[in-house]
Amino acid sequence: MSENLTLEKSEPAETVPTGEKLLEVSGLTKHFPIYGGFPIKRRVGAVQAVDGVDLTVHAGESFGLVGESGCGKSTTGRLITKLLEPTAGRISYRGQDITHASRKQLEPIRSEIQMIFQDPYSSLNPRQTVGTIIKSPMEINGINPAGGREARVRELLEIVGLNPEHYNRFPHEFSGGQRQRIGVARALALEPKLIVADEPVSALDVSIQAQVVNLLQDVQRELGIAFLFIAHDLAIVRHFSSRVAVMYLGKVVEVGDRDEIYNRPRHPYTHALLSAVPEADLTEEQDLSRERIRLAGDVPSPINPPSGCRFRTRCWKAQDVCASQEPPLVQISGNRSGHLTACHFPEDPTTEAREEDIVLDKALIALEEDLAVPAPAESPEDAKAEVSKEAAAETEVEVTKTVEAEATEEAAEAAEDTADEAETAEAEAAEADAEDTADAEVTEDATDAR
Ligand SMILES: Nc1ncnc2c1ncn2[C@@H]1O[C@H](COP(=O)(O)OP(=O)(O)OP(=O)(O)O)[C@@H](O)[C@H]1O
Repeated sequence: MSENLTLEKSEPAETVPTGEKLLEVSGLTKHFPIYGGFPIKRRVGAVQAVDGVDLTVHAGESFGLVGESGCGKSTTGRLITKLLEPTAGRISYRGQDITHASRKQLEPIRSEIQMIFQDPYSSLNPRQTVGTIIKSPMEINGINPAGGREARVRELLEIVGLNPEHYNRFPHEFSGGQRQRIGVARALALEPKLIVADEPVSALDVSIQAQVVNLLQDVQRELGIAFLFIAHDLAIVRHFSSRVAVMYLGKVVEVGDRDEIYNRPRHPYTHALLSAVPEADLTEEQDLSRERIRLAGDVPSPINPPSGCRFRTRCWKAQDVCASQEPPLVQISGNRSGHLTACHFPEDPTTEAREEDIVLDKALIALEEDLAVPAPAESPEDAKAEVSKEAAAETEVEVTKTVEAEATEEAAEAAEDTADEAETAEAEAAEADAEDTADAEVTEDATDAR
């Protein structure tokens, strides 16, 4: 998406955050239990979604949390906003321990921590008007702004770039980008001090993403709200956040201010993530010399993560010690103040190009090796067994195809039934999308002109 972003110019990152410590998280852990067995279900394991995360967000700061899908970013966000109960660790908000705070104990600070969700389609109640959606946090928290709640809602709609006259409209009458603006207005209704934004633009059309990021940035700067900005897109985090933490398989592997992380990454995983980010302003020559690391293969299962360093199974520098000792997240030699890295064999503090590509996919290497070695001659028995295996596989494929064909027929019938209903809703959404896209083009033109 990065190539299509038309983001407003970002200001230089603050090296040392100046605000008070708003949120302090230490050793934060969430293990989701897995139950199995019959007839009596027992706990047979756990998904180690978040495992000992430490991070600090200062007042008014924008802090980015990045990593591949499944590394525990959303779970961290949900733990901080108290939508989930942690298995271990400590969450402190403005010096107050809220790790296991009850509903009643949380009441005074509930309004100060808000969340913006990834999917603007499912996060808004389709049966409520925009006015009701934005007003309800004020009602629940007994907040009565001067001038009344309705006036405040209209004001908020204006702040997020929506027409206050749309107060009585329903979510389906808005495009994705507009719905996310409604989500932002709802989060702002309680004048929060900290907003956890969980992938707030990844579900949006590319042409709309930049507008919503710019809106969030304006909100962050003008209203002085701290953000924990969760994303897998490093280009957006770079633009939005002054400090960044990189997560891998439930752990923070590197944290530091934006320029340190992007210009002097030390953890091999950060290098790999950055090598996948397209840079809009690179010349062709620079682009060719740029480091390319193909981080192939999937993140290992969080049910049984690798011992020691969790990245070692995909790391080109891994040695025996990486399997036996977990590297601590510390300021290693060569790092500036506040730049912490968890690695036994960190990269040099430079992002210069490597000599060759690094392929981390062991399965691919094994396949290439297999192809290079000529296959041993088959005995007649083996050949027969192979033929019957193939025949069995073919029968299985046939069965699957028949089931698939039946399922497709059924799906087609169902689709016909719903098509009429969907057509009306789609036409309305398309109209709204067209409005948004037009806005995006105007922004791009304006930027070009500048
Ligand atoms: N309620 C749950 N029960 C069991 N496992 C869960 C639950 N919620 C999340 N997980 C698992 O925890 C791990 C981390 O999930 P999480 O959603 O936090 O990752 P993420 O980095 O936000 O990924 P994504 O960007 O895809 O949402 C994943 O393996 C996920 O399957």
